[in-house]
Amino acid sequence: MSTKPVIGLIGGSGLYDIEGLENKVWRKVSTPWGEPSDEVLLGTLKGVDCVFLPRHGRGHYVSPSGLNYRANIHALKSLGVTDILSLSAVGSLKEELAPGHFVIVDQFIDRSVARQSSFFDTGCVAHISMADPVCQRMGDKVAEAAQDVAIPFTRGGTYLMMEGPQFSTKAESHLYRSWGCSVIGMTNLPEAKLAREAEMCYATIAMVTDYDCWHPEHEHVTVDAVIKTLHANIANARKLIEAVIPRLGQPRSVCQLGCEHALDHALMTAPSKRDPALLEKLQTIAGRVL
Ligand SMILES: CSC[C@H]1O[C@H](OP(=O)(O)O)[C@H](O)[C@@H]1O
Ligand SMILES: Nc1ncnc2[nH]cnc12
Repeated sequence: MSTKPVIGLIGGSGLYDIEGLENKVWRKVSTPWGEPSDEVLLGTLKGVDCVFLPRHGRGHYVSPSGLNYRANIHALKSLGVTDILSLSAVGSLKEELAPGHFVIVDQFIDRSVARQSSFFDTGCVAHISMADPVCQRMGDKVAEAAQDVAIPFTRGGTYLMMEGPQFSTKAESHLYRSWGCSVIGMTNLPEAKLAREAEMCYATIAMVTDYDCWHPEHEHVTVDAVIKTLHANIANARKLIEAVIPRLGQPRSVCQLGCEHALDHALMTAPSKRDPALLEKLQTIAGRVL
């Protein structure tokens, strides 16, 4: 059976609107997990239904640790989103990933300490696989599109997920380099986990803005430095979005990588031990298997 995908776009630092969307309308969405970062922007791009959410809200007022990741992902799921594309500013942990370079991330390491990154809890316990945390099918489409619009990119790389909001110390930055990480940011892993629990495909486009603080020949990262590179990155992100949406929006069968069946063997709690109040909250996310 083939379905028509609905594309969710989560815009990070510097990306608060999608100008090219047609029939745009901002809509408030409520969720059982609280309020999302902002209203969502509904519209179509080249005939493909899209839902855009500015991760930090318009005006960038929600901090990485203060983000309600569950509400954000629930809001997209409740609007029928099947594929989420995240666009994020990141620091580079490798010489060859210079500011302006895009990385189609394929792994994460979690150094965050204070994120609510599961819909499940006592009363309905579930364990999903995060071995392959992003959707490679989406990654393929992003890579094709990036090639088409001539954006310098690398396929694959590990995103070090830090807590923040302060940037890293030099010792931390060198440690993450010694672990082989490619880029560093403060937001994407909770989204990848929650999207997987919600059985949605998810991919990250990490847009390098700086060399963090490890590089002897570059200034240590500051917001000022990030913003300087951000403008060029956002212009490229807009080109990439226009090129990738028609590819992602093609009718397709269920994702062969299993993203859309992640809950098939995940639930542990016996039906008689499940908490009715939690089950109610989980209907939109996990109703398929409850
Ligand atoms: C403005 S620099 C730090 C900030 O930028 C990144 O945000 P996002 O992932 O939403 O683009 C990073 O994760 C930090 O939140
Ligand atoms: N160096 C860095 N560390 C964490 N998040 C970032 N976002 C952009 N640059 C960053």
